[in-house]
Amino acid sequence: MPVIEVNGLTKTYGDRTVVDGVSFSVEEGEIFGILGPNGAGKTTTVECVEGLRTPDAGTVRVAGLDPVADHGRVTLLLGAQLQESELQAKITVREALELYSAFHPRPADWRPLAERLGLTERLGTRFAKLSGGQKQRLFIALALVGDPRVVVLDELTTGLDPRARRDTWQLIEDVRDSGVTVLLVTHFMEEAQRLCDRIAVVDRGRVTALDTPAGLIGRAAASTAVSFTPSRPLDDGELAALPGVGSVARKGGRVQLTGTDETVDELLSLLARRRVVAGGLRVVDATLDDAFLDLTAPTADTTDTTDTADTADRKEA
Ligand SMILES: Nc1ncnc2c1ncn2[C@@H]1O[C@H](COP(=O)(O)OP(=O)(O)OP(=O)(O)O)[C@@H](O)[C@H]1O
Repeated sequence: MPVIEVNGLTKTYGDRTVVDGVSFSVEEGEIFGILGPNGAGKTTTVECVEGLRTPDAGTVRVAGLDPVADHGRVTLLLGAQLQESELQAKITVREALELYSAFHPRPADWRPLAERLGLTERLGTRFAKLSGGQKQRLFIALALVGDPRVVVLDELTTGLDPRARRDTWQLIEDVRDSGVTVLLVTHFMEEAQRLCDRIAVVDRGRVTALDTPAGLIGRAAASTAVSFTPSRPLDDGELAALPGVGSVARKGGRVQLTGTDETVDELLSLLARRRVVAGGLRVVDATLDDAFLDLTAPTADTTDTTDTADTADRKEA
């Protein structure tokens, strides 16, 4: 049975539908990513999974429970790191970890967690005195301190320096290896590619693709780009007729062509048959960035809207 099941989830603010029939399910032990441009509805979706927002239509289940109706039970098995969190300015790191541990019947030992997140030196520091990255790491620790079955991380590495980001990725992999299911909202392609078993690409409130990172890259309109300077004239028509070819262009005497792995194979045999030497041959694989751009609309909705009364249904974290 999937740990998280979202079916036809719809959420409207005023007359704007920001989540529009989103469906996905997350299997036990998976790192499942939600990737999409600003304003795509990612946070709203995960807040419905956390029971912080009430869906207008559709169903959400976490371990078979309704996150709104069974909020108390869901909070015991789901740890959440929210995108914009605050704590009392004067609370110390140690006090926050102890306080959050006390909310749970069987908390994890927070000391090794604090150690892994590089917070041991900061246990006596007040929240207001922490740097952005330290606050972020504290929130990750607080999401994990209840020893949850599922953890929801919303932009967990935003604001972290490259080393802290890599350490955090390792931590998330360790968390998954210990059996915890991870639902991850991210903007970072590298993060999604490195961590996620599967990714739902969300654009304008809808899931536009759901696949493994490799599967998404394979869907990019042209998964490979090739460029070279031919030693003798080559007919563009012949290049355009290669199987799987996406585009053919010329720039400063160089041929630039996009296509699939098969296009590259066939191009190489064509060049051999025509006895053409491909000077400065470069073959570049598509990345998750290319797939992302193919799978999302060119102009993402970044419009800021005034908060509606709906904010009232966002419970205190
Ligand atoms: N309480 C609210 N009242 C009105 N509109 C809202 C409210 N919360 C979010 N929105 C709007 O809903 C849309 C989706 O927001 P959401 O935060 O879910 O997107 P997102 O994909 O997480 O974006 P980002 O990547 O920028 O965090 C945005 O246009 C946002 O302005």
